[in-house]
Amino acid sequence: MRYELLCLASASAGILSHLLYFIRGNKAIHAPPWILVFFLVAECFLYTRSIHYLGALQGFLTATVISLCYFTALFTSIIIYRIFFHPLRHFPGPFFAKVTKFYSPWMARDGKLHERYAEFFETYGDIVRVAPNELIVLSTDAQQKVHRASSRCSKQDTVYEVVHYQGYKNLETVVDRDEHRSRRQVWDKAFNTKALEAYETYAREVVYEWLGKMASLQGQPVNTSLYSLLIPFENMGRMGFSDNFGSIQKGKEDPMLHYLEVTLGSIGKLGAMYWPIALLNAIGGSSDHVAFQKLACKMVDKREKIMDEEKEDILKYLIQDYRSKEPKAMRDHMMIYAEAQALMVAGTDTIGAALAFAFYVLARDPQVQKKLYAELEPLYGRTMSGEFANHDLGEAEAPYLNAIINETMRMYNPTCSNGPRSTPPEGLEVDGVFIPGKVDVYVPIHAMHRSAKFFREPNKFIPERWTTRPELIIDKRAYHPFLLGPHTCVGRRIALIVIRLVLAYTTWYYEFEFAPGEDGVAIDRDAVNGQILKAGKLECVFTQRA
Ligand code: HEM
Repeated sequence: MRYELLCLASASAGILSHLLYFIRGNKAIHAPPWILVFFLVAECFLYTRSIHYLGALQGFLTATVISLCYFTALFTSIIIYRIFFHPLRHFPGPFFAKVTKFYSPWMARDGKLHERYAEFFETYGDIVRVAPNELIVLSTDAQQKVHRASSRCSKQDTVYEVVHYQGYKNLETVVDRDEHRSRRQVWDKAFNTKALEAYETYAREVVYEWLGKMASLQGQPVNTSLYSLLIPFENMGRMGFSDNFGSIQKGKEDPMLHYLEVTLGSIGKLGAMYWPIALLNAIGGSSDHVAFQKLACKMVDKREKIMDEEKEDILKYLIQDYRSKEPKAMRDHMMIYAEAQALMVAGTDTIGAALAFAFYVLARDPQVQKKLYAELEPLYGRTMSGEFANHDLGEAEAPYLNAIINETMRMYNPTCSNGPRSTPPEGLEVDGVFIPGKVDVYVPIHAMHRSAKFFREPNKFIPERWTTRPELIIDKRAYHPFLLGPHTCVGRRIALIVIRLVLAYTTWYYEFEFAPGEDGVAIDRDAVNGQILKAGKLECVFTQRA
């Protein structure tokens, strides 16, 4: 066949493969490796065929041009379809976001994807197309319809498909509803009343380590963002694995925290573009990710060796289920490894971000500290002599403390651009607007929390909006720091226990302020959203109360 005809046939094949294959369903995981294999095979085939007639160099060039015709036609067809014919074509959004998912890593490049989403709502309205098949929605109606228990939206065909440990999913990434339900039962059991009492004791133990550290650093600048991370890390060691890392005493990041940050950061930087994650998994993962997985597995192995039923921790419940005659969920030992990784990821950085920003809002305003101290006075020693108890720090007993926590998590939510859900095949109606089926939808927490649609003066820290000034909240349903529905945060209660105790004890024993030279700008400016928000640096000086 003549050269021109071959090019034409190749281009036609490109268009046909789009219309017959790529256009149907989500091909984000399988298509890239296929395209690569196809290219190499086609190139080799054409090359061996043309080398005979044209010689090595000319044969190679001819083969390349013919195969490029295929890809140029394929991608041109995809782009034209996405702009003019895609079911989401009428939704507004940045032009390049409609054309290619490669726009997502660009949006997420500086770790400010959550802020960019909030800006998009200002520019484009309440529903914005942020990728060829993705929408972000600013609406309490969407929040309910996407996340509530009866929702037909699912995690299938989304980024969750590629997050696993050697093929084993964890509670958060499992996409099958029934599988999720049975795992959730095991996890929920790990947060029963008796277990929570034990976890509170661990949390208090960690608080005392933190108080001890502060006593040794009196008058010196303390890297408060770092310690805000070490506190939940230590807590997770005890509550998750009955282990003690000693990181607060050392005063520096444990390697585990480093691996955690790099692993999460690289996913965050991709802006939920997930075929590179699938590809990386297929070739064994990045060295940091593998190191993180190994450490988490080692912690499981260590816990299993000393399997002590008396010791309350989350692993105890997962292992118990695995060792039972008829496991509810943990049918394979690998599942425990996968869950242990989820535990480290979900339970450390989240509390870390909440604490860092809580210290920030307290340190910058002595009046807030003073008011909190006054509230704490009658609560100190109320149930336990010489101690604070979570029981006495609830919303009814300590409204101002909880208002500070709520307001901090409203403004600086740790999971600020939470995960997507795929709409059911029949589509979904949100605020009277029809969203087609099989579309990835996000209801981004940060943008919801900072929207003037739901909160008056949304960018101002006003804890009183949760107490004496309720008029500053237009729609309370928009506040969902732990999400809602079947995937609501399983660690919500322990997260609140840790945050309450840390803030109560610290404020009780110490007055704190920005360290000399600290202007309080970096914590927010340099905060990076790598799936979970990581606060920028903040240095404070802590002075023991007289
Ligand atoms: C301030 C602290 C925390 C915040 C703001 C937070 C927030 C969230 C959010 C928003 C989700 C839903 C994510 C999604 O599906 O898009 C979630 C899920 C989850 N969280 Fe948390 N979390 C916190 C602390 C914790 C802690 C301490 C643990 C562990 C003990 C934990 C374990 C989990 C797990 C395992 C899930 C998956 C639940 C499921 O899919 O059923 N979280 N969290």
